[in-house]
Amino acid sequence: MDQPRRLLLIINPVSGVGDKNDIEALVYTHLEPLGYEIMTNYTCARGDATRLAENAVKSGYYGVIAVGGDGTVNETATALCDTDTALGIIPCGSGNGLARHLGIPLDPLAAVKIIAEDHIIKSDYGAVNGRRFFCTFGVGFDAAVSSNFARQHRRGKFTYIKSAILEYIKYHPQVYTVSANGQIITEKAFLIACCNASQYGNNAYIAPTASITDGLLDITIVHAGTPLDNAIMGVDLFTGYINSNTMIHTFRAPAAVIYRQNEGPVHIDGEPLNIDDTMEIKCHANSLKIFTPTKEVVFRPIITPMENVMRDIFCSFSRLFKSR
Ligand SMILES: Nc1ncnc2c1ncn2[C@@H]1O[C@H](COP(=O)(O)OP(=O)(O)OP(=O)(O)O)[C@@H](O)[C@H]1O
Repeated sequence: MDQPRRLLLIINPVSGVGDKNDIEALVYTHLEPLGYEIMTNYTCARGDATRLAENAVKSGYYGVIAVGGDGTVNETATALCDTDTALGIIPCGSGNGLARHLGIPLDPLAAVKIIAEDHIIKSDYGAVNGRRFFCTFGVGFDAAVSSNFARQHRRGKFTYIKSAILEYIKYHPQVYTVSANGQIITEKAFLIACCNASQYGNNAYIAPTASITDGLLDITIVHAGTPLDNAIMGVDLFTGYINSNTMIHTFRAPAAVIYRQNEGPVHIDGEPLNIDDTMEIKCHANSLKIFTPTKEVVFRPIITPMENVMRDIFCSFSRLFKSR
């Protein structure tokens, strides 16, 4: 007789600001009748999701579902690369960049239904000095914001806004050299983002047309500019027009090296850390199985961001009414 397909549910209780109490029940109610055998684990500390997902791979699990934000997704997916075990996402974080890119709804029930559809793609992932990223990796201002965010007591999108303002006031751009596609660029940059997916999270589209299945990373260099330049860029970031901003240089590459004068802060999928002055970046094509919606998201400036903001508002209201 066939063994039932097994799914591991990994819940990060501290991600985002929403309550995750009903998620376990939702998953059991909607996926057990489809023949899945489900196990649940809650993370207790950083790194737990990787360890739990590694054990699931060794035990031949069909899928591992990450309940959390991009940090939890990163830790889980890190263990699933180049294996047959697929990643499911129930977005419950502060930014949810990868889930938003893939069109996975923020409503937990709708996200569970996506997993139930069993539509799986093989996506690319990036690596910097051997550390994997699935959404974005960056140096400069975005790294400073993620480091500030990690020091805050509260999570959620409003804390990201607060961290961005606090870091902007004291931020000094640095000189970087980028080597990619046989070209070398040296300049003082506000930030450099290497993107597998299109956004940082919260509908901030740093690489609006990025694809996670093209075997390439979208590299966005934001030149250092005046506060007015940065304000215009902020608008373009949220409306999907950043590629036409004159303060941006963007290109696609399968690999790149970024050099800076000293070791220092970076972020990997929004999680801050310190790494070397030399950053070797590579795209690994078709290496991670992910449960995704059957219909692919095609990005349209203004329209896609507006649709997503409307969905966020609707989702926040429905959560508010459910919690009453
Ligand atoms: N029980 C726990 N206590 C403290 N930290 C934890 C625990 N479980 C996981 N973590 C860590 O929590 C961090 C934040 O998780 P996550 O990134 O999923 O949420 P978020 O930062 O709110 O969302 P996003 O990354 O989408 O902005 C991760 O670095 C993860 O390792």
